[in-house]
Amino acid sequence: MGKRDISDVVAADDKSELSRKKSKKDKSDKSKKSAAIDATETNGDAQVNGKSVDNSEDEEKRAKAEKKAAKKAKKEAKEAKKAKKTTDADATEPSATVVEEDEDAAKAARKAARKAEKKSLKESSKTEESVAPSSKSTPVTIGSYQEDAELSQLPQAEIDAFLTKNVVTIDDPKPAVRKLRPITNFKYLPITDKAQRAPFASFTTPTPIQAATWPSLLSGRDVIGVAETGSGKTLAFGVPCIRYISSLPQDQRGGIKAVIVSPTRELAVQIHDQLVVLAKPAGLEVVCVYGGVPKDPQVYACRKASIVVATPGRLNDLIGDGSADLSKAVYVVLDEADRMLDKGFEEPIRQIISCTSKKRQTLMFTATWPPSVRELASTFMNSPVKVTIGDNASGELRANVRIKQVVEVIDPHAKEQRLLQLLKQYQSGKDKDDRILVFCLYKKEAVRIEEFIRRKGFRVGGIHGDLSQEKRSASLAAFKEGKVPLLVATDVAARGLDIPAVKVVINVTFPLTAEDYVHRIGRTGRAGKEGLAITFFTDHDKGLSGSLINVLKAANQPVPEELMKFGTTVKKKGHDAYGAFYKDVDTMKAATKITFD
Ligand SMILES: Nc1ncnc2c1ncn2[C@@H]1O[C@H](COP(=O)(O)OP(=O)(O)OP(=O)(O)O)[C@@H](O)[C@H]1O
Repeated sequence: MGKRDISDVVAADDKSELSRKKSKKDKSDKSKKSAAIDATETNGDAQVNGKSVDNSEDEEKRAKAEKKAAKKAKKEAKEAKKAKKTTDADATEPSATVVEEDEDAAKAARKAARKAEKKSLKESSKTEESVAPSSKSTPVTIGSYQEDAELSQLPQAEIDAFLTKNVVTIDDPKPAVRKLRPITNFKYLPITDKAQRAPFASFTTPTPIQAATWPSLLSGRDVIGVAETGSGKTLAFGVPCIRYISSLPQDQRGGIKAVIVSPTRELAVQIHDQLVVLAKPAGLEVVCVYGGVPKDPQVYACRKASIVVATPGRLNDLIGDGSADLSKAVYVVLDEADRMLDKGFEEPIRQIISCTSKKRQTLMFTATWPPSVRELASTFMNSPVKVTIGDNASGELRANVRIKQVVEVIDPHAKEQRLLQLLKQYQSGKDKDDRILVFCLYKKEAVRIEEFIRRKGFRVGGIHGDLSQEKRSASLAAFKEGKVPLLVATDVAARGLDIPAVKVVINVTFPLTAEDYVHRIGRTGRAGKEGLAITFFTDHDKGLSGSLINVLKAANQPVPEELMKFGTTVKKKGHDAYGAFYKDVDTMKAATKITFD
């Protein structure tokens, strides 16, 4: 019988596997019970090993050995009794020698029984080691990561329940002899320093993507992490990053050890800010490198930094002029990985990765993992462990299911009036400060919509590529702080941005791909909260109706009749409204039209 461990459950991405396990467990329970009955019936002294071993073969072996020991003891006692009887018949008075012989025989019988029992225990514990432990295990060590002893002692059922409840799939091309358990509680993290643990104080438990990726990351493996928008992927790659660098001896800490690449400046800043909270208590410096601002402060900061968070363009600039040396970078993360591997970014990413250490650990995190980028990803990685959260093992496109998605099929000319109605509905009276994020497809369209909204008396800001970085940052800050409750954006704000309490996302124009749609609406409903996304869909967008319908169906959202009329097939199609601006888009691919930095 093979090991029964996390890998079994992880591989169990279908119900039949789970039901097989259940019947295996039932059988084992039955066998345990019968072993106990056998042992008690044969010899009252014979005990079933108190350890709970969820393995029927084991139980059978043990019960057999116990039976054999009890039989042997009984036989020896019988012989001793017989010997006593013979002696009694020979002498009317029991001599001291006879009593002694009788006692010796009984003693021998007891000794034999004990010996046999010990042997059986030894055998069963040996089997327990080689056959996977189900209720208790010894901690596993891989590289410098040692699983927490308390985590190893958790009943397997608890681990199984976590993996099943959160629909965790771990696909490991190099499975270990005994799989590492997900880090289901912050206390199981191998971080002893109080200050370094402090950032977790505001959270109850690690999110599923954190729990499931940390063991592989802490043991040095390459990882692809796919989990819905707003599910805590930043800390998933951030915590092992800080842990790795801070555990290095002082004399090996010099230079840039980790590089995190992001598609937009705003996202790079956000990742930087989150990492600083983790890095500061560990005495590590993090620098943020992105375009549209002066280089010099970044060049200076790179000299002292252990971690660089960057957009590809500016990072390649700094590598080119010798300001950023990545030769010692062994921890490389592509956040929004599918976007980073997409056409616009592929070459700059290739250049960056080629400058990092050959011994690097490469990580890719994303909420959408289209087939078009998977092959390319594998060229940068070494036998990556793929962790997927959600009913999405094959990496199909999935929106966060806590977001209510409403699609309104409308006439393109009716968009502005409908937008106005929605703003009045969701941002009036006591709700006047609620945050609403409005997405447009093109910069000029964003400017027009922003002006339209402002004219109608709303407090509104804008963010798109035609604005200076200073203005982009100011708009985002005002929106985040709640000073300006409405933000009109292009897809520059679609990915990664973690803005607290965005109540509604309104898509005035549908994006170029269904992936972008999933990311856009993912700005609401974050960190376990509910959200609402309202999308205008017109005849011009009909090429994407099939992909959108799939996303709606997968998240159990209603599909309007009018949308069905546009067709359900996922196909390449031109964009009627934008003509030459619109490329033929394979709807399974991430956007190639919009480049951010
Ligand atoms: N363990 C946790 N418990 C509760 N909240 C958490 C936890 N870890 C992170 N968060 C919070 O969840 C929010 C979303 O996290 P994050 O921005 O990392 O999501 P993401 O998965 O990267 O999203 P996206 O796919 O949109 O980039 C953040 O506000 C973060 O502080």
